[in-house]
Amino acid sequence: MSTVLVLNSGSSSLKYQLVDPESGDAVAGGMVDRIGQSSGTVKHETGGEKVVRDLDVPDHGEALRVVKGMFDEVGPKLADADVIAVGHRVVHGGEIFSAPTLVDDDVVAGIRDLIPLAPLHNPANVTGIEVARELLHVPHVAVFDTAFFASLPAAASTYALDRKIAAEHGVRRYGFHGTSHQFVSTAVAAHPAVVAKLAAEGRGPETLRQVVLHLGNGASASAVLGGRPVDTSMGLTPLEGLVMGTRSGDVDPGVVFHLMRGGLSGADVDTLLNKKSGVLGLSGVSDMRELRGLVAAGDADARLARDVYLHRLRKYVGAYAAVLGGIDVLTFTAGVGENDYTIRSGVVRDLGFLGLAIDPAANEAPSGEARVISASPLVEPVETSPVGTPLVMVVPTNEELAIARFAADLVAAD
Ligand SMILES: Nc1ncnc2c1ncn2[C@@H]1O[C@H](COP(=O)(O)OP(=O)(O)O)[C@@H](O)[C@H]1O
Ligand SMILES: CC(=O)OP(=O)(O)O
Ligand SMILES: [Mg+2]
Repeated sequence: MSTVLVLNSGSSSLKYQLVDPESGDAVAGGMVDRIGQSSGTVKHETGGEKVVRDLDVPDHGEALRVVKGMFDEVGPKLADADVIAVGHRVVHGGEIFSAPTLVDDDVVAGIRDLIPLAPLHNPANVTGIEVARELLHVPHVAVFDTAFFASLPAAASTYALDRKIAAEHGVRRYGFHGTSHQFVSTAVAAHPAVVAKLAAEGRGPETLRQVVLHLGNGASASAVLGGRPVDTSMGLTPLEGLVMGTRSGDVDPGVVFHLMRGGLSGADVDTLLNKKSGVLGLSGVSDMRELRGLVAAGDADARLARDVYLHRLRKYVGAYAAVLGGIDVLTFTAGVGENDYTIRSGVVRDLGFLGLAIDPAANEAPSGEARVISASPLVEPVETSPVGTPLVMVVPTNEELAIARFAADLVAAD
């Protein structure tokens, strides 16, 4: 069995998984948390065994050494795991990288050059790649969050700014979570219920209109037509669009200048919008499970946070229905999308005019599988409904598996 080690370096965490790209099984995995803070932890899991340790991890280089140590000590030993490649999640590929790329010194330099576009994410990605190349002498592959959206139509990727200044500074909509949006929209298109729907309507897969909602700590929406992205909610950076755990999503750009005139520095506003806003800013908690608890306990701030979160989501679904000329499948994925049925029903409520409706029993049944949760057609037969009868689905994302497969394919083709 060959494996790929997948590394996902966040601003203060390092998630990793050792994946068999053929079967899709995760052989081992874990996370180093609170990197650069005084009380870090490492969690390592393999074959049902879970080891958790507290330790100080000053930077991402040290985090990788800790991970290598966990494999050596707890297993499986990387030397015995037939690791054919290391796959790195890289958040920003700018306009240079639009596909998974075999890493060499020039590629590392290219990712470093993009730091001004992704100051929160790319520095950790560069360190992760540099240290991993020292520790593991196998091909390294960079898989970019932006790659799937590199082909967005110009009308969707262009901000209405002075063209020269925008071009000079690389200002455009790049889009993020692309590996997830691609993985999930591909799985949706292959799902038997979707294949049957298109067949019943006498349509080809190139006409399939999907909206995918990736709702994790970071959250983004995409509109996908026939497998190609036509719009997405994140922009130049992963700050635009939906309300997130700690990020504001869309705000009037005038807010930035207003706050700066009021005495906040540029760095203060950056921190405010990225780290102190969103669900956290409104309610005091960023985790959706905690928010749900507060709402149930009658907390008014939490209730408003939830209303703002859902309102924004409904707006994006409506906007993307307009972009696509209707919706065939609305899909929920990532931590919140896969697990929180109250968020799913909250989004779909009031979207009956698009033909969207949820079956409560299907929605509330716990499952880790890709599944349909929509109610039976509101209008029958399907042909008489002006926008068809869309499906609502839950599809677990698996960015690690997607990255492992990209890396294995690239190594095999080399
Ligand atoms: N059972 C659950 N019910 C509600 N929310 C959940 C559940 N499990 C995870 N979440 C939420 O998912 C979010 C994290 O999603 P995830 O996709 O893991 O994020 P990321 O990859 O961006 O760190 C958190 O807000 C967490 O509260
Ligand atoms: C790009 C991005 O927002 O990633 P994450 O959701 O992992 O923070
Ligand atoms: Mg994620």
